[in-house]
Order: sequence, then structure tokens, then C-alpha cells
Amino acid sequence: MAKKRVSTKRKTTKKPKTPLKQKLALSRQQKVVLGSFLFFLGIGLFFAFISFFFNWKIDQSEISQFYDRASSPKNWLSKFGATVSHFFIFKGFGVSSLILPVLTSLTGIYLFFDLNKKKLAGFWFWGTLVMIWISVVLGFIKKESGLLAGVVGYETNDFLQDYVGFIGTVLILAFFAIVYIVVRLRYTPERLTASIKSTQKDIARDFESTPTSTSNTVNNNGHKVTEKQEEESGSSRIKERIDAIIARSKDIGKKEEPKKEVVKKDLIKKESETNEITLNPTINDFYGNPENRDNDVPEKLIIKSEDNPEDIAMEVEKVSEEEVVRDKDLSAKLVKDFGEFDPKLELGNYKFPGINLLKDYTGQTGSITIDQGELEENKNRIVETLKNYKIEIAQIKATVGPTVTLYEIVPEAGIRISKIKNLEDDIALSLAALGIRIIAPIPGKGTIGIEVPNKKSTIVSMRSAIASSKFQNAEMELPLSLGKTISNETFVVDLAKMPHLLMAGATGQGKSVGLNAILTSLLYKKHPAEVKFVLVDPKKVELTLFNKIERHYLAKLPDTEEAIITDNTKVINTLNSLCIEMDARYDLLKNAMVRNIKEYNAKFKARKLNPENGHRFLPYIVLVVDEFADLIMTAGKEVETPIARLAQLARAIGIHLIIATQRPSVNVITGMIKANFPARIAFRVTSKIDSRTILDTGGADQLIGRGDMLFTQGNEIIRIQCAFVDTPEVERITEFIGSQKAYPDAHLLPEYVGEESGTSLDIDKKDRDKLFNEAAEVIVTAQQGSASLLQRKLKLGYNRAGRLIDQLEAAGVVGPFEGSKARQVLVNDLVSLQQLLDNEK
Ligand SMILES: Nc1ncnc2c1ncn2[C@@H]1O[C@H](COP(=O)(O)OP(=O)(O)OP(=O)(O)O)[C@@H](O)[C@H]1O
Repeated sequence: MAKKRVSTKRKTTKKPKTPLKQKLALSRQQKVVLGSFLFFLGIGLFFAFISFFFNWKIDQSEISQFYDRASSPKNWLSKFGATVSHFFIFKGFGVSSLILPVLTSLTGIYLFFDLNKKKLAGFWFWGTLVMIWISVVLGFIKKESGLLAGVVGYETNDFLQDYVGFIGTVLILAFFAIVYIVVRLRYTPERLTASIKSTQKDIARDFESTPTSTSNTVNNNGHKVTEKQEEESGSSRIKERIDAIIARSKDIGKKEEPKKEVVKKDLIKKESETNEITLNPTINDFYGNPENRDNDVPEKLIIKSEDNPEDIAMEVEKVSEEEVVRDKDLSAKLVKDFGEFDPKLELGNYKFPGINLLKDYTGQTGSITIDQGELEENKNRIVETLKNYKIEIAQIKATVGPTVTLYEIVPEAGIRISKIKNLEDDIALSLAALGIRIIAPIPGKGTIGIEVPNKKSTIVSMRSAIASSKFQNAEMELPLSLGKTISNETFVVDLAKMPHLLMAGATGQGKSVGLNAILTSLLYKKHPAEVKFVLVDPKKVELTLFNKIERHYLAKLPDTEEAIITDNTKVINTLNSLCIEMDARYDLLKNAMVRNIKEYNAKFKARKLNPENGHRFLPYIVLVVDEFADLIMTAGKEVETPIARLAQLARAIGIHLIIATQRPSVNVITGMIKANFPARIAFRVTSKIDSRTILDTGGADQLIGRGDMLFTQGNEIIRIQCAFVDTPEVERITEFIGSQKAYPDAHLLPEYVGEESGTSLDIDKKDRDKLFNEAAEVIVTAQQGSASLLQRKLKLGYNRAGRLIDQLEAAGVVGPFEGSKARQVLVNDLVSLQQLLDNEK
């Protein structure tokens, strides 16, 4: 059994037969050794052949004495060199034998580096043919010199001449030359002409793109390029092109895959890459975007196979993906070279107002003092009052805030919360205090809160609100420090998240102070480049202080003189202009493929958006409307529609609305507006109904005024003592900002051409306004054709003033509407006006 097993084993281990090819295959070491040998042999042969041309006559006699060591041929490789050279040159192929050492060394290199053997075989095949051809040609030309043609050339030529004659020999030689060019070099007549043409074009383009005599030129991106840079880029491009042409001619010598006309594409690509590198933008045009760079690049590429010229030409559309990649590269490069875009650069030295501009009220009112007696008294009263209504208390806790103290009550088990809630007024009466608010239950706590005003309230200074670490460290887009909560914490919210704010409060309850606190918060946190205010102030007194910062922080319509809008009718134009801005911003966001202003600006800062395509850094726009009720009463739907549109859509693109009103009645705060203003602030209002309108619940009527307010962002209602900022403080801040370097003008909003501006010039004289003559006089005297002038001088509404201007245009007193500019006054003085009007009659 064991024997048998051994024998089977032997059978299986028997080596399989290896094919001959495999047997002959050289190991890597052998290849290196043989390769080096052949390489040096080739070099040796080369030297031997060269020296043979000088010494062959002397050496010829020495060859026969090869075995005689005493004989010394003159060849640089002595006996060996003289013999081998004699054999290959004299008896072989003449001068063309020099190809042999080249092929030998090449073989050595191929073996050494283990390169493609097929290619090497091609070299030998074609090399040998060329060698024979040259030797025959030389034999044909110079019959007498045996050295040039060698015996092979001489004899072959002789043979051919005998059989096909002189012409036949020429034709055969020419035929072989064509075979070589077409088969080996793959040159067809079409390719030859195409190649010549493309080379000519390339060179012509190089010369076009080399610098002209101007010192600064503008490259494809619209970026300035200095002469030196242009020269460098031009010469580097020429160098690249020459390299490519050399590479192309080298390709001709090699046997490769069928060539397609792609070299041109390579060159174009290289050119655009060079453009990227030579970018030298100025501060405002730091950006580049490859979209425009390829202006001179053909959009389509024609590919035609050279192997078969009759193939149908194929058009390849340029793909856009490449641009995206380059876009990325370019923006990364721009950021690397110039850093991120800094919107603050224009006002680089801008200094934020210091905290010392705000008044410190601690000295006057002191910090919150806890009056133990007052606390005890209130506690006892609450307990007693509730006892009267048979409500037992298990526990009571007080939190002292700046204006009110919160008493948190845990009632005895079994007492219904609604019972306490219903007794709100009675409890307030019993406590004999204004401003009692009962929160039953306190959300998330399960306790009942009774807010009782402090006898001595503390002013929450804007200074403390701004200085608080909560505000200072707020990582918000538009942080607002509104004041302090009942637990004495600074209350900071992000306007960008609200995204719009509705404010209501009876007169004298702190609304204007609240607006100032909001604006002050933004001034302390945001650079002029980052936020712009559109201020609507019909009372003409509340926000006028902000005029000083017009060129820093305010935005206005192009044709208006003052940024702060005090005329209600002008608000319509501004609101519509904001709608245009909103639509434009949405387009920008869409083109940039981002969802909101934050992402957009981040992308813009990273230089991924090209200003040449309309992209710009987008500042936040905060529209503040004081006395909204007034506006709605005068303009109605005309303001309601754009306000609602803005409120619905503007959140993503950085336009935020703050609307304040004294009268929060339902015809002012309509359902449409309310639905789009989830964030609300209620100062003290006069009735529960008003409180309901603004907050959807009572409570605002129970406030104590003087900045005591309720804030809601949808669900929870928070009682806050608004930070107090007085007019002198605002004045100091605006003064400080206003005295600094500003932009040349206020931020200009897009122009809105109102319906009133569309003139119908066939206005009948009988239909003229009663004030027509007066208006004409005002316009001619002032030599200024603007409706706002008429409004001011004649105390008119916007619509009437607009109609008058139209009538004056029809009468030839003023010229046509000229966009942002005032109309031209066509009558020079009052005398001429009188003449004009008289002639009409
Ligand atoms: N946060 C506050 N802290 C302390 N006092 C305040 C506060 N807010 C307002 N006051 C006091 O109330 C007064 C009236 O405030 P404010 O001018 O803001 O009222 P208003 O609601 O704007 O009135 P109106 O609607 O008539 O303009 C202030 O002069 C100030 O004395």
C-alpha cells in the first residue's frame, strides 16, 4: 500500500513541459547584463565606425593579419574595430551602417529597462530597411565610392540598373521612400497639411498674445496683468507650444497608437492654465471665474482618425465639468494668493463704538436690591389672598428681577390651575398693584408664577446689555441685546432667526427706546459692510439721529436726498425696491447654488463667485418702520402687499423687517402680516384686546410700562425689562460712527419706477390740478423738477405731486422722466413761464 502511494506521488510531481519560448526567456539579471553589454557594444561600434572613415585605407592591409599580434591598426578599437568596420561598412552598407551601433545600443537600453520588445523589433525592421535603402541610394548616386554605399549598396544598385534600368531604379527607391513615410511615419498628405496649418496658427497666436507696448493689459478674466507678467506668460506659452511641437515631431518618429488631433486641445488647456497663474487682480476684482476665460477657445473639437481619413468627423462638445474643477482650483488659488475676500476692507480702519459711549446707570439706580420687607409683605399678601379663595399653598419661592419679582407657587395637591388663572384680576386687586401677571402654569416647571412689580425698579442700561458676555460672545448673524429677563439674565436673540419682528405698545411705554436698543445692538456688533438699515420714521423725530450714519449704515433709493424716509408715500417705492432687491438676491443665490445669504456670503468670501457675473457681497438689510399704523391708514394695500411679500420670502436672503405700531388693532396688524411675523414684542397696551392682537393672549395690558415688555417667538412668552438707551447716548454713538471715514454714498437700493411715473402726456388743460400754476412756479423758481419738492412746498401727497409733475411735463415746463435724476426744467424764469402759460390760452 505504502509503495503504491509513493509511486502516485512521483507521478504528480513530474514537471510539466515548458515551451521553448519560456526556456529562452531571460531572467531580469540576465537582461540587465546583456543589456549593458549591448549598450556598450553599440558605443564601441560607433567609435570604431567613425574612426574607420579616417583610417580605413591604412588599416585595410592590417585586417588580413588579424591573428598577428604585432600588427596594430589605427582604428580606435584596434583589430576588432578595423575588422568589424571593414565588414559592415566596406563590405556591407557603407555610411548607413552607422544605424547599426544605434540599434545595438537601443537594444541594450530596452533589455536593461525591460521595455516593450515589439517596439524594439519595429526599430530593427525599419532600421535595417532604411540602412539598405540609404546604401542603395548612395550606390546609385556615387557609384565609384565603395565606402559610402558599401558592397550591398553598390551591388544592389548594379543589379537593379541591369534589370530595370536607371528610371526603374529611381522609381523603386522613391516607392520605398513613400512606403516608409506612410507606413512607418504615418504621414498622409491630409495630415501633413493639417499639421502645417496648426503649427502656423499656434505660432500666430503666440505672437498675438505676446505683450504689446502698453504697460497694463487686461487678460481674459478682465484682470489686470502687468507687462512683465504678460511677457512671462507669453514666453512660457511659446515654450510650451514649442515643447508640444517637438513632442509631436518625436511622436512621428515613434510607432504609436493611431494619432488623433488632440495636441491642439492640450495647448489650449495649457494656455488657460497659464492665464490662471498670471492673474493679478486689483482689490475689487480679486475674483476670477473660468467661465469667461475660454473666449478664444473653440467650443467644439473635431476628431478625425488619421488612419482612415474617410471616417466621419465627430464633433465633441466642450464639457462644463472641467470648468467646475478649474473653478475650485482657481478660487483656492485666489484665496491662497490674496486671502479670503474681506467685505470690511473698504472701511478697513473702521472702529466700533466703545462701551464708554453708553451711560452707566448703576450709580443712579443702583443694582437690583432685594428689599426683604417688601418680599415678605408680598408673600404674605399672596398667601392670604389665595387663602380667601380657598387655595392652599405648599411652597413659595421668589425671584427678584429688575422691575418685577416672580413668586413661584406650588399649590397644594388637588387644586386646579384654571381656578388660579380665573382669579387673576381678584388677586391683582387684593395685592393692590398694577402690573401683576399670573402665569399658570410656568411652562416646563409645573408651578404657578405671579409677577409683582418692584416698588423700586432698576433701569437695565444698554451699557450692561452690550457689555454682557452673552452678547459679546453671541455667535449670531444679527444679535440683539434686548434687556434682562426676570431672572436678571441678559436676553440676546438673533434677528436673522426671528426673522421679522412686530412691536406694539401704547404711547410712552418704551417702543422708541426698544427700537433704539435694537439698532444700537446691531451697531455694536456689525461692521457697516455687513448690515444696512432702511429707516421709515413718519414721526420725523425718533430716528433722525441715525442720519449721521447715512453713508455708513443706511440704505436708500437712488433718487432720494435723505435716507431716512419720513414721507409715507415714499415708503411704497422703498418697499417695492426692496422686493426688487429680494428677487435679485434670490437669483444670485440660485446661480450660486446656495440656500441662504450666509452660505452665499461664505462662498463669495472664498472667491468662488465671480463679481463679473453680478455676484457681490450681500449685506443684511434691516427695514425698520416706526408707526406702522399710520402707514397702513394712508397707503393701505399698497404697503401691505409688499410688506407681506417681503415678510414671506425675505428671510433667506437677509432682509429683515421690524415693524412698530402704537395701535395694534386688527386692521393694522392684519392676518396676512401677523402670519409672517412670528416674533413679537409687546410693550404695555391699553386693552386686553390689543394684547390679544399682538400676542394672541392677554398679559401686555398688565405690564407696568417704561420698557417692561413681553417677547415671544412663537410659543413661550418671556417678560423682559428692555434695555434703556437714551437719546444722548444714541447721539454719541452716531456721532462717533459718523465722524469716521464713510462710503461715498448710502447703500443704494434698486431703482423702482412707480406707476405714477408713467406719463400720459395728453392731459387736458381743463383737467389740470388747481395747484398747477403754483406748482409750475415752485418748479421754475427752484429750477428742480422733482415731485418731492412739490410735496414739501405745497404740502401734498405723493400721488398728487406726481400727477402735477405729469401735467407740467405735458405743458412743457419740465422734461421727461430721467430715472434717478430730477427732471430737467425747461423754463428758465417766471417771466418765461407766464409767457408759456399765456400762449396756451
Ligand atoms: N427700557 C426702559 N427703561 C426705563 N425707562 C424707559 C424704558 N423705555 C422707556 N422708558 C421711559 O419711557 C419714556 C417713553 O419711552 P418711549 O419714548 O420709548 O415711548 P414710545 O412708546 O416710543 O412712545 P411714543 O409711541 O409716544 O413715541 C422714556 O422717555 C423713558 O423715560
